[in-house]
Amino acid sequence: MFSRTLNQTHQLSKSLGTFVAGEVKGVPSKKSLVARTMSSQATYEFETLKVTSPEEYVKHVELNRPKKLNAMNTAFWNDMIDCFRKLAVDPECRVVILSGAGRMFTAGMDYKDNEALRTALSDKEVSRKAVALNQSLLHMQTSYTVLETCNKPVIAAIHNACIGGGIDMASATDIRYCTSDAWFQIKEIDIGLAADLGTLQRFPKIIGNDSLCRELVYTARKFTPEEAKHMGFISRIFPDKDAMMAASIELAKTIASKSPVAVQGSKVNLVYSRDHTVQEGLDYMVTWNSAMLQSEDTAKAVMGMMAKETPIFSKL
Ligand SMILES: CCC/C=C/C=C/C(=O)SCCNC(=O)CCNC(=O)[C@H](O)C(C)(C)COP(=O)(O)OP(=O)(O)OC[C@H]1O[C@@H](n2cnc3c(N)ncnc32)[C@H](O)[C@@H]1OP(=O)(O)O
Repeated sequence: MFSRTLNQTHQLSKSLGTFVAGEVKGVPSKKSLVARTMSSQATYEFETLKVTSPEEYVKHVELNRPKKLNAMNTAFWNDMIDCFRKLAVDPECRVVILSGAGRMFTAGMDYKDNEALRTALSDKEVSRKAVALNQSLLHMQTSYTVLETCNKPVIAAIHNACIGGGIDMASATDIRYCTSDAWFQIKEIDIGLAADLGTLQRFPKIIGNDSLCRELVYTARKFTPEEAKHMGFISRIFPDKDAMMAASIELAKTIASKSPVAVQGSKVNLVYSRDHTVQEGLDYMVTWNSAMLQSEDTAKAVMGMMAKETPIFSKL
């Protein structure tokens, strides 16, 4: 497979031209890149989220209601959908870091400010309540599913509390880091409901331990960073938030330096394969790469490797 790729690369390199100073001819000119950058600059202004760009191609989305411990309120559900749908199509974004401002990552669903739920449950006939609740819950689920349908990898950087909706949300991200003072709680049982925003669907597949998952869901007991790491929910623990954010940015920079075609294709196929049989996943992969193996990124990556130079990939 590798030698076939090299042969194809050789053919491609002929048509693409010679490898010049770490770049390949055929890359859009500086002028056209500037034009594209100007036209693709998205605005990210939200009531409950703060969006910054700590590095090229890296976006940092901060849950930004620190006084309310980033509890998820009416505006939050809309903001998440708007924000991640923009990030999904923004060529300036290749990877996202998701963290919380202030004392804690998140205290979960806002008990006081959730307009759609309040209206849905207000005085009306029972089937009308059910329809309204159905719509609200679907909307809330979408607020986390956008983390998955956005093809750019999302790194959750979790400090202190990650409660209820926080677990739903983190379970829809790609990579999770946390601080040593983090604590986790699938809290919904304690407020008389079955978790309904993705924890029961995604969390068990992440940790791969059905017995432990049920224990945590049925008891709502808090679990520690060490336990979270041992079960595979968290990949790294840091002594404090600064160290975690620095490592998250380094990780994001590394991912952003890779071919966006390859990274985003990998995410799409990992998510697809999680939800399908091995054969269905393999079939989908073949279809995907029948298009994507023709990418200039494949030629650039292989040529860069052979020339011991770092390839620079065009915006996607
Ligand atoms: C049904 C629809 C689907 C959605 C499902 C989602 C479910 C869930 O998320 S279940 C989990 C819900 N969250 C909780 O039960 C946590 C509640 N909060 C706490 O237990 C404590 O606040 C906490 C242990 C996190 C921190 O305690 P601490 O003493 O350090 O701070 P507080 O003084 O309690 O809080 C500071 C201010 O934040 C406000 N706040 C905290 N959590 C919430 C919340 N969930 N909703 C709304 N507001 C919250 C708290 O009221 C304080 O504000 P203020 O009084 O204005 O100072």
